[in-house]
Amino acid sequence: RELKFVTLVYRHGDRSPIKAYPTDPYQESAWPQGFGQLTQVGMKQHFELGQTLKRRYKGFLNETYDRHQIVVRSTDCDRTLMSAEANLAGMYPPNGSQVFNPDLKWQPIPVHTVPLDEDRLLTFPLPNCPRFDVLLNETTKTETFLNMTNRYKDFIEMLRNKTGLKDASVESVWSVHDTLYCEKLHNKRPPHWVTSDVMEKLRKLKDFSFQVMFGVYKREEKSRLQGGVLLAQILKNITESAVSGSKKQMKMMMYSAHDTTVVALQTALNVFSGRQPTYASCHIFELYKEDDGFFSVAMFFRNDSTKEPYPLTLPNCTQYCPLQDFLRLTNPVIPENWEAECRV
Ligand SMILES: CCCNC(=O)[C@H](O)[C@@H](O)C(=O)O
Repeated sequence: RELKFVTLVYRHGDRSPIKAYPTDPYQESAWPQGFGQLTQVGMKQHFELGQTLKRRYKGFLNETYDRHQIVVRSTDCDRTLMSAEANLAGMYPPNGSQVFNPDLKWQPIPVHTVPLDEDRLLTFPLPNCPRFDVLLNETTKTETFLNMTNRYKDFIEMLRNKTGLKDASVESVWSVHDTLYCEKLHNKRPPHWVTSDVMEKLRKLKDFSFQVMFGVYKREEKSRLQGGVLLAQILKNITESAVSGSKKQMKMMMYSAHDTTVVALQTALNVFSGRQPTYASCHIFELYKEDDGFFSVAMFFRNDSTKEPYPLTLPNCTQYCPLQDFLRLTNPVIPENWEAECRV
C-alpha cells in the first residue's frame, strides 16, 4: 500500500486557564500572558509533535517546506494559531536555500483561519443550531445524566460553596477542573479543599460533560449537527485526493483546534475514549492506495508523546478500512443539509 493523503486534527498545547472561579487565589494577573494563552510548555509540546510528524512522514513529505504539499487551518484563537506555528517550526526548519536569516532556524509558513463567529468547521460545539440545543436539553433528562447529577449532588453543592460559583452544575464543572488542573501543572498551590479525591471527582464529571455534549443520547443525530460537519469536509478532501491523478496534489491537511473539536469528531466516528484529549493530542487519517488499486483509510490517535500513535478502528470495519466502506459506515452522521436539520 502507498500513502496518498494525510489529515491531522489536533488540540492546542498547554495553556493558562480560560478563567478563574470567584474565590480562586490566582486571578488573571497570576498568568504572564493572562487567561487562555499558550504557555512555553505548550509551545514545546507542539514543536515536538511537529518533529514527530516530520519523522513519521519522511519520504512522503519533502524535507523542505513545499506549499503545494501542506495546507494548515486553525481556529481564530491565539493558542491554536501559536500551536500551529510551533508545530510547523518543528516540522519545517529551513535548510539550504530556504534559510532567509542565517541566525534563525525558522521560516514563516502560512496558518489560515476565519473569524471565530464565522467558523463552522473547527469550533465546537457549532453554535446557532436549535435542534442541537433541544437534544442537549433532552440529554439532561436521561437516566444516565440524572444518575450522575444525583450521585454528585452533595459534591457539586460543596463546589458551589468553595468556589463561589452560583451556577456550578455538571455542565460547568469542567471549568473548575480545568482551572485547578492548569494551576497544578504550573506549580500554583491549590486551596486546602482541593484534595486528590476532589480532583478525581472533578475529572470524572469533566469527562462526563464531554461525553454527553456529543454523545450518550442520540449520538448519531447530535453528530450530524456537530462532528459530522468536520468529518464531511475531511472525507471530501480524502475522496478528492483518491480520485485526482495529479502529481502536484496536496499531501497533508492540518487542522489546529480544541479538545471539543477532537471529541466531536471522534464521537461522530464512534471512537471516542470518553476521556478529554490531552494537550497537543493528534487524530490522524491516512489515505492509502492498496496494491489492488482500491483505497483504504487508516486512523491513529497520538495522545501520549512517549508512545507511538495508536490505531483507531472505525466500528464494523478493519484498521485499513476500504474507502467505500468508510464512506458507507460514516454516512449516517454526515448532514445532508445542516441548516435544515438544525431547524426545530
Ligand atoms: C469556553 C472555553 C472553551 N475552551 C477552549 O476554547 C479551550 O481551548 C478548550 O477547547 C481546550 O482545548 O483546552
